[in-house]
Amino acid sequence: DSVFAHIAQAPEDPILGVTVAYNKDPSPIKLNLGVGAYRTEEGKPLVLDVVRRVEHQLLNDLSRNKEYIPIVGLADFNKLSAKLIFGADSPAIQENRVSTVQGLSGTGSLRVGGEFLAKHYHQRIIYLPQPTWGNHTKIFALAGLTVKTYRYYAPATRGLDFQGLLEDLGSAPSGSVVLLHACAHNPTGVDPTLEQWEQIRQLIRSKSLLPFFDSAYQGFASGSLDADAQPIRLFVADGGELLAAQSYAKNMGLYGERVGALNIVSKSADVASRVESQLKLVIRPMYSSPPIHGASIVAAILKDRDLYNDWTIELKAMADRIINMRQQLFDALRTRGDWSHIIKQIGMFTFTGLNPEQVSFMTKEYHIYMTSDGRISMAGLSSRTVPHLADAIHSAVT
Ligand SMILES: Cc1ncc(COP(=O)(O)O)c(CN[C@@H](CCC(=O)O)C(=O)O)c1O
Repeated sequence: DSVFAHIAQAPEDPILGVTVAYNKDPSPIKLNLGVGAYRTEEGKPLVLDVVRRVEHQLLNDLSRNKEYIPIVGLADFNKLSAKLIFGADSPAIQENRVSTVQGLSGTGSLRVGGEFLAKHYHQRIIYLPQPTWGNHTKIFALAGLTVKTYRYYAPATRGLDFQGLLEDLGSAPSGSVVLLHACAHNPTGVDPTLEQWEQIRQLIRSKSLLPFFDSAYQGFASGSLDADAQPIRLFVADGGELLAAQSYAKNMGLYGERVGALNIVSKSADVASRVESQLKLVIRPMYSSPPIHGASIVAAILKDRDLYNDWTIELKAMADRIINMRQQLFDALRTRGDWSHIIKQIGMFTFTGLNPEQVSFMTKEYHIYMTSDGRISMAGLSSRTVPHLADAIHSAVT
């Protein structure tokens, strides 16, 4: 019999498995609020107009070929990606202290960062917020780091457990890596205020902790690319070191193209160039080099002022639609208890506070699909489906 006969059936992924279940449901009123992927008012995936225009140009450019790109990715993509997150006037960029490698979207960039730290950083403990994106734990554990958590979400207030966060990071072993969601925290939608970020920065620097930012939603939280990057820029401005993973899945709608970057800010240009040389040794045996197409689209948009402006307009429209869905859902639930967290939270997700039993009730009785932790992707909603969700939530909690 098979040499793999002993292999057990693996469970579906807690997030991506929701879509698998949704696809199997024949109900005409089914609603997928699971995966964090933008949908239009008509409930359809969106390819940005600026992306379509650039893609058309690229495909018509007969001088382009499909040769391997470097291990570190497209040079102009890397430069422009660092500029997008750190700002054109970033001191770290001016002083050549940023090592950037193109990654397989956010996930791949986080994994390369994790493997790099496991190989070259003295402290192999990484602190993840509690709760965090489910894949974080697996990415860093498989990279060889010891995963711990720091308090982040306060169920009682459905807001930030700031004291708990400060206590846990305050008692972390010196040098520990701290994973920070740059903006639009997944799954809670709860972000620190800029004042709280400053306190977090002071604590992290005073204990020589190493910040590792995960920026998967830049521009999606507030609608402004620069506003959403303020926390990261606060840290870079103090001259300290950090890692920052970027994803273009959501803010440029390039989900399946797998476009992202890993940036490491070091204390000197000399260190940065040695860091980049070692990043190549992590990437080469993992996937050798990243894909050319998506990164070419991003580079073409970021390097052209008009295309960049067109992108910011479409990005703000996506963020605004999500904010509008928050308001509509809040209005539909206003007379049915305190749901103010729906309009206080920010980004793609609302952390409703519904428990797994209530979630499965909503799936069974209303064909509404969401992750069992009570997270809903606001982008999956439309004005037409808000009443259906509001009714389902109301029935689930009464
Ligand atoms: C905080 C965070 N980091 C990284 C990623 C990775 O995204 P990439 O596609 O690799 O760039 C996600 C996507 N999380 C979404 C999308 C589905 C998933 O991958 O889980 C989510 O949580 O629904 C994320 O929420």
